[in-house]
Amino acid sequence: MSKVSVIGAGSWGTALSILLAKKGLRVSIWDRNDGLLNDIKKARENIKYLPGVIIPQNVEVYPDIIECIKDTDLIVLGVPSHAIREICKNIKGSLNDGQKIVSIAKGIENDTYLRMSQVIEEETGINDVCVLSGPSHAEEVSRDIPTTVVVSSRKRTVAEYVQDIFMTPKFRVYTNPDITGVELGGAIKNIIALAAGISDGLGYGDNTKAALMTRGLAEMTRLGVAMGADTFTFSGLSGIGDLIVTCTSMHSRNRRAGILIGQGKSVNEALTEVKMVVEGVKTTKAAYELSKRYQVEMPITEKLYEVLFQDKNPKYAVTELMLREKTIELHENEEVVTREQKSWEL
Ligand SMILES: NC(=O)c1ccc[n+]([C@@H]2O[C@H](COP(=O)([O-])OP(=O)(O)OC[C@H]3O[C@@H](n4cnc5c(N)ncnc54)[C@H](O)[C@@H]3O)[C@@H](O)[C@H]2O)c1
Ligand SMILES: O=P(O)(O)OC[C@H](O)CO
Repeated sequence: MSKVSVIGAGSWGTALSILLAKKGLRVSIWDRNDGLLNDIKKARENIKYLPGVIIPQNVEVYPDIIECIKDTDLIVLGVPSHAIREICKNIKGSLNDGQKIVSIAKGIENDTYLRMSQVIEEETGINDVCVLSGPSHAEEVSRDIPTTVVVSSRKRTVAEYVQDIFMTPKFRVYTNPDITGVELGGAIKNIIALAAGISDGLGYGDNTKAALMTRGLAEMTRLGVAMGADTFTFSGLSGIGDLIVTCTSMHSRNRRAGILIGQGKSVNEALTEVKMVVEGVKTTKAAYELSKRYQVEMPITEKLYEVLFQDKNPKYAVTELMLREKTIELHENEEVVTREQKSWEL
């Protein structure tokens, strides 16, 4: 039976520890916050991040990260993306031969623009890192609510190994070889979820949100394809699937932060109020800069960047989006444009 270590006892790390422990796996968990570990050990509950959910006895807490990963088959990295590099630096000298790593963080490293699997590979030298992504709020997974996700790795055997480890009757895991697309979808949907939350906070309706989600998917796909991803991945769980859940769920930290900003709070006030990690803020900066580098049109991302980092009034941002130069719907796809031009009645 595999032994799994989980690095980061936030909402998602804890929810997946519970899932694995309920399957009968031995799970070791570490966090930099000793208070969280004490709560898990003594109360069998993560009171800060996942209150009300019992944590099985076979989740063992480790205040020492090296002891936590020792003799485990799989390491799940559950810290926010800005902390992944630092964690890898700490553990790289203590990895066992054959130990696998799965990243569950959804972000792009600011400054380097690397995806999380690339950061992990760069730091540890492991070349078959796996990622797990898809529409999966910790609050629901930890309560056995049916959920589907996707795992990806350069190596099919590793993706299938991780698929087997996580699969349960309530947690269905698909594989997808397009690691670039899976990671970019998971990261960029947070930008659109922030925008969807802002729209809700401004009092706009379902029409506006549907527009943001649809045009947001176009932006995500455009940048992803320019960076080497497969278009079809964005129609899957880690693309549109995660976009839907994050833009519509009250569990979403990104959407909740957006609602507060739309209601007039500053970005810092919104982040303080949400308390948990809101990955979309840093990802907006990275994606905005990437859109310039790859010369990809990302108007929603650009307006959100101006709201978050240049103090633009969110209402003006929406007006500016609505007043952009008129165009045809699928203008980015040359094949579709040619077909459309032929199909108009003259
Ligand atoms: N919460 C979810 O439902 C969910 C689902 C899928 C993916 N994710 C992704 O998982 C990652 C973690 O999110 P979360 O919701 O569990 O976050 P969280 O805010 O609930 O918890 C973050 C955890 O990371 C730790 N941490 C923060 N900064 C750190 C640092 N610099 N070094 C070491 N540890 C640090 C904190 O102590 C805390 O335990 C994010 O990338 C998020 O997008 C979350
Ligand atoms: O709560 P959010 O907005 O960080 O989203 C969490 C997950 O990515 C949803 O799949």
